[in-house]
Amino acid sequence: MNKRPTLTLKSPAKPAAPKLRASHARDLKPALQTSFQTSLKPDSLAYSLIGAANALAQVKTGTNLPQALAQVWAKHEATPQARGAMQDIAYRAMRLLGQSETLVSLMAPKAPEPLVSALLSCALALLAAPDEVPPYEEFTVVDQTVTAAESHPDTARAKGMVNAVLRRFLRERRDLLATALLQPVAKWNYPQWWIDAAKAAWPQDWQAVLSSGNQAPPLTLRINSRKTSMAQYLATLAGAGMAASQIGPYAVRLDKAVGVQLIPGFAEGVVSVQDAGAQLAAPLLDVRDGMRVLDACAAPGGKTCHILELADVDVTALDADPKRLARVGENLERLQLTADLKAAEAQTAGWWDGQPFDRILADVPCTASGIVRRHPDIRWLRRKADTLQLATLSGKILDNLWQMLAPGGKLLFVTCSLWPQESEAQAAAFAVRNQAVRLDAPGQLLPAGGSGQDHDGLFYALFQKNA
Ligand SMILES: C[S@@+](CC[C@H](N)C(=O)[O-])C[C@H]1O[C@@H](n2cnc3c(N)ncnc32)[C@H](O)[C@@H]1O
Repeated sequence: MNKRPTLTLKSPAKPAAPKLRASHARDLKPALQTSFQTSLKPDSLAYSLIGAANALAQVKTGTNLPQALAQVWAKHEATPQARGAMQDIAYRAMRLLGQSETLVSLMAPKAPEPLVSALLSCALALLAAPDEVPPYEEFTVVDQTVTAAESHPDTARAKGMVNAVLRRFLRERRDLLATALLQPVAKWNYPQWWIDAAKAAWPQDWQAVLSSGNQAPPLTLRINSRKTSMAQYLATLAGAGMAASQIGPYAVRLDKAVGVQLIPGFAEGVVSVQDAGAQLAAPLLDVRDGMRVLDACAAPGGKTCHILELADVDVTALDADPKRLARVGENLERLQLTADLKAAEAQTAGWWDGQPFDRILADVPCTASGIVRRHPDIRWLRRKADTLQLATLSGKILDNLWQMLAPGGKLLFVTCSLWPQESEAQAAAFAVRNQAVRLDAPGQLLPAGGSGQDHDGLFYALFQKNA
């Protein structure tokens, strides 16, 4: 007879004292000291490095990079030049964060404090910059990073370590990089879950998709067809000595990015800044004069304005975030266009007057995984579970908006996601739930950069309601 296994319970031994990891003290540290007064010169690289590192450290605690930079700029009353330098360093650091953090883990004796880690990541991003001409001399970067470390209460004690790590990187760069790049997170500069998700979704294209998200984005303009033509505007740019090429019916890509104040006709509403892929939305909606159109997740209003440039329509622009909605107002004003702005959630109906819409644009909230070249912080801010959470919300938004569509009307579903759960799977399930007729639309556009095509990763599905 088989003996049944028995479970013997030992009397519990006195638990050994848990081993503390080397960096345990970090949990006990007070929050980042952002209000310190620096004696660094505002035009020095050290000043820009400590500012960028501050922003980076805030991203690591969940703040998005534009907001983190804005806070740093406001606290230190940074000059426009220092703002530009901090922004450049912080964006570079985000694009190389996986590599830099892996390098630090190979060189530092213990996990550095958050601001020290961020400062090292900023410096390593400059030292390992992929540019043909490095942005700064190596010696200057090391010297200024040590000066920056010295200047801040949270990093001063680590000054010697910062110096040692950066000098070692310069001495042993080849071997250190070869070892670091064996780690996928260091090679691709995305969290592991993101790399796995890209492989699963796009088995043939995942490497190209990840690489394109690490490129600096182009500056693409949308010409306002109410005010100019493509030929006219290209001539204006040529006259201003700005090299550019047409990459879509309304899309012009500048060879060299400039601030908006230097773009001919921007202030007068002749052009707007908008990715070429995002410029497909308004033409796909097929708007005609007199229609009632709802832009359900409108801010900052790129697509709202394009719709109004194409036809004389009555647009309701809705957004859940009143602050972001204010930006729709600013953009409309610059372009001398009007829409009815409403701050409300698109999965609710309290704001609706009951009059059906002929066209609905549902550019729903999503993980934004398709626009990481513009927002390199997104990959470090998102969690794997966000995809399901956002897909659940956008499913509710789509079902609610469908009730507001007139018979024969069209609804355009858009995401800037690369994940099928938020895009194709959502579109397919929506069509079944609502017996929606699916019309021709591009579906998933993977991000592309090159001479002919240049756009973010977007998804388009177009539906029609039976008349
Ligand atoms: C992808 S962005 C829209 C971009 C915009 N269509 C454009 O082209 O400029 C998504 C927008 O949805 C808004 N949003 C998030 N949740 C929402 C909700 N429940 N209802 C309405 N808008 C929402 C966000 O504030 C954000 O502005």
